[in-house]
Amino acid sequence: MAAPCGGKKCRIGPSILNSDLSELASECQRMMDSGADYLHLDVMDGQFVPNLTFGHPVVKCLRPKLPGVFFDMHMMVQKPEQWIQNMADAGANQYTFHYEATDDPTTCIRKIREAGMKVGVGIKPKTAVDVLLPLVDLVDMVLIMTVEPGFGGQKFMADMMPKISFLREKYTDLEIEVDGGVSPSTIQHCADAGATMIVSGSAVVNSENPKETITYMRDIVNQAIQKTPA
Ligand SMILES: O=C(CO)[C@H](O)[C@H](O)COP(=O)(O)O
Repeated sequence: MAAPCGGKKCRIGPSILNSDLSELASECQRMMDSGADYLHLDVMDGQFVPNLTFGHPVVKCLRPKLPGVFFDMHMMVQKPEQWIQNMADAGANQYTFHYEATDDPTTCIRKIREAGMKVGVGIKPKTAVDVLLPLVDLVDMVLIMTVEPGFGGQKFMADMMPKISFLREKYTDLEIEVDGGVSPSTIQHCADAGATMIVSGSAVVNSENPKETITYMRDIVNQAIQKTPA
């Protein structure tokens, strides 16, 4: 049984990484029309991860096409401090940086707040969850990666679930996001561990019925939340 989640509700944030990036705005809209709660936008710099996507100029173009949509920027970039103000100006709502990418996570958190965005901090699979403990009270969300960051469509690492359970036991109200290989066949692991924010890329984007896929995963997580003691 999952640990208590502070009465939270599950939110599903599709990752558009594996969608048709030449049609980015319409792919984002398709996800929202399919019932997504927010969008998880993957920014890659070719240094922190061996892949490139897009930066704040693209976010700035997306913003007016998707008014009111919550943009969770997954910043897979080295020195995440350098893009905070640009992303805020472009209309990002949350700036999720990687613990491994900065020498000074606390200052990074402060700068994100000062720029008016919510704060997320993530860890890669090989990083111990304990590093997050001094930061949890300073952030809005923690991200547990269940693949090595860089590419969509990878295999879900179920052995990351103890990191989520560990945090959930300690922090009832914490938003815990899970990202990488999350699909209808792996969602139960995330739900049982206590994740509340679910990133799913290829499983949703490539689904014949994305609305059904999103609803199915959200229901599984909400059922796990409801089963927990108040
Ligand atoms: O951060 C990511 C990769 O680094 C992506 O968000 C993630 O992998 C989503 O894609 P999929 O659900 O296909 O694994």
